[in-house]
Amino acid sequence: MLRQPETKYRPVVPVALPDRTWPNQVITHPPIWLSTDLRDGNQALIEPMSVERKLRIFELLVAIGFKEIEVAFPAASQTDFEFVRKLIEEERIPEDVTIQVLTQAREDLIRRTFEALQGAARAIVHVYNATSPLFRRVVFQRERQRTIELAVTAARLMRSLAAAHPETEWRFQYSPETFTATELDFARDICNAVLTVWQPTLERKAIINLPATVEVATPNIFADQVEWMHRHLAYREQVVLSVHNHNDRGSGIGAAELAQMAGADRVEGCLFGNGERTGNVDLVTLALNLYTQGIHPGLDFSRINEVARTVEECTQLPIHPRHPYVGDLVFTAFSGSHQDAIRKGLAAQQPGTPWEVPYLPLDPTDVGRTYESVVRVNSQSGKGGIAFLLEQDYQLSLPRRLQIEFSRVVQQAMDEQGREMTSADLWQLFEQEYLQATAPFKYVLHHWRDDVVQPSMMAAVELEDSPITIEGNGNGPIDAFVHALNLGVRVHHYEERSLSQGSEADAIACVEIATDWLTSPVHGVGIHSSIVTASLLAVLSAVNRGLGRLPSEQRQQLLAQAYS
Ligand SMILES: CC(=O)SCCNC(=O)CCNC(=O)[C@H](O)C(C)(C)COP(=O)(O)OP(=O)(O)OC[C@H]1O[C@@H](n2cnc3c(N)ncnc32)[C@H](O)[C@@H]1OP(=O)(O)O
Ligand SMILES: CC(C)C(=O)C(=O)O
Repeated sequence: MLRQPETKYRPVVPVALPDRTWPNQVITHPPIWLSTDLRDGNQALIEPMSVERKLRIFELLVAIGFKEIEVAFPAASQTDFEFVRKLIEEERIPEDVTIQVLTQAREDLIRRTFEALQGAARAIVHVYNATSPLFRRVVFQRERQRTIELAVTAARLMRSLAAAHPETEWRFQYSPETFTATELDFARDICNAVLTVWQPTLERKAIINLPATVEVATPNIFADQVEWMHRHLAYREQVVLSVHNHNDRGSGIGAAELAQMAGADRVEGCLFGNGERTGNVDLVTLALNLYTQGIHPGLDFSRINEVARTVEECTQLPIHPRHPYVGDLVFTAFSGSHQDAIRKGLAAQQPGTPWEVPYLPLDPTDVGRTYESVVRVNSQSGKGGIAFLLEQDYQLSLPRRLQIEFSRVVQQAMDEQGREMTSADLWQLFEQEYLQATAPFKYVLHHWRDDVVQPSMMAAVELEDSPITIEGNGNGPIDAFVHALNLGVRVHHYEERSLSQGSEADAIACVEIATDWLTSPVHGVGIHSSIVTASLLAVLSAVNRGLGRLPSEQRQQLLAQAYS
């Protein structure tokens, strides 16, 4: 990179529009949408789409709800020409959908374009020529007047070819390509000259499309340019003012949104931002940005994943996992505090009330995504995420302090393995840590008697593989059992729940115990169809885990004292 980039690059000159009004506007309704997936999107592919692929995208766009679809540059290739013919001849265009096609302002290409459209019920013919000083000088070698003549000649030809085919309901669109780099007074003059030829009416409006062919400035400058044109265009009432943003600086979305505030009625773009270079503006993001403001965009992305997979297959371009609203990871939180807040937010969210879930601007289910992917656990995660996955997939709702303890176990495993943990991995680790903590004590059977003055517990257990029988009294089975164990165990906390799925057993018991020989409390878990058995298993799980923390000598001494 240069140390002094100013020697090579010039800043964009801001528009003199001190009385600009767009900053005070609020978008209250969707624009007219024009999908150019089959034209600008297609021309930017490594391998342009075949007729079959184009047809799949066309049908997808119709199903989503697009009413204006730019389907081809028919004079560019036989595939594009044939595709337009196929749509018309096979009557594949629904009555409420209008196809649009693009042509350069060249006589042969315009004639071929009209040929492609013969027999169409409705069509928008879109003509363009670049208007910026650089293009006038370098590409066309035409000064201002001759550039206007090029556009006007094309506009006249379009008018006469359309007149020769009154069976089609024609609409015309003009784009001063490279608009963002064009002097505004010249952009106005050339658009007005074209409009004068077309003589638009309220019934048959013309479309003036202002392209950010290359995005060269911040979105506010584009908005100023659009507002300036909105104020200075002739026939404004009879014109649909359209914008066509590219994303070279990464601000295509913002620019298209500000442009609507500045007077644009229509937005051209592609699904997921396909298109030349960095892409056209992403219509899915624009639409869902509106939706999350409570405005229905008129486009249906209820099954966004299906849309994404079809687009990926047809364009052969992958969608980034962090792409707004659709990426595989956009409804996923890995980090602990995010997971915790999402879990609490989802639990607090009441049906029919405004959506208020932290970190999730959109309810994933509205676009056909599930909560499954919302929380994923890796080394950045905390207890909230772990608890969320176990609750969601195993109906395992753990007491808070057990969550904290288990999250340390998970963290340690994660540090060792260095990879993401699925809910199945977590369940396996949970089983291993708590349910398979069966040494030195292993439960065999028990007999609980509470029909006597002093209720009693007799239990058969294996201690280091040797069967022993223990007995104790207490005011409940757990109390009696810990007395029988004779290890000075105090039960700090006990919880039992029923488990409906994810396990063959139907009751889970969780205990937290403390003893004089442990420096901190320890948890245990038991699962069994009998709640009493589950609770005894939980106590043994906690005791075994606690004993596991001791040096073996101390452990042996303790057991010898208790069972000598
Ligand atoms: C910003 C955009 O996305 S605009 C759309 C761009 N899309 C495409 O270009 C995809 C389809 N294009 C094509 O297949 C081809 O370019 C064709 C078939 C249209 C034309 O091909 P060719 O006749 O070989 O011309 P080529 O593409 O090289 O275009 C250059 C010529 O067209 C002229 N030209 C370019 N754009 C325009 C225009 N909008 N109006 C009039 N003339 C134009 C140039 O001045 C140049 O003329 P010259 O040969 O006299 O110097
Ligand atoms: C033809 C025009 C609208 C275009 O694609 C562009 O300028 O990017």
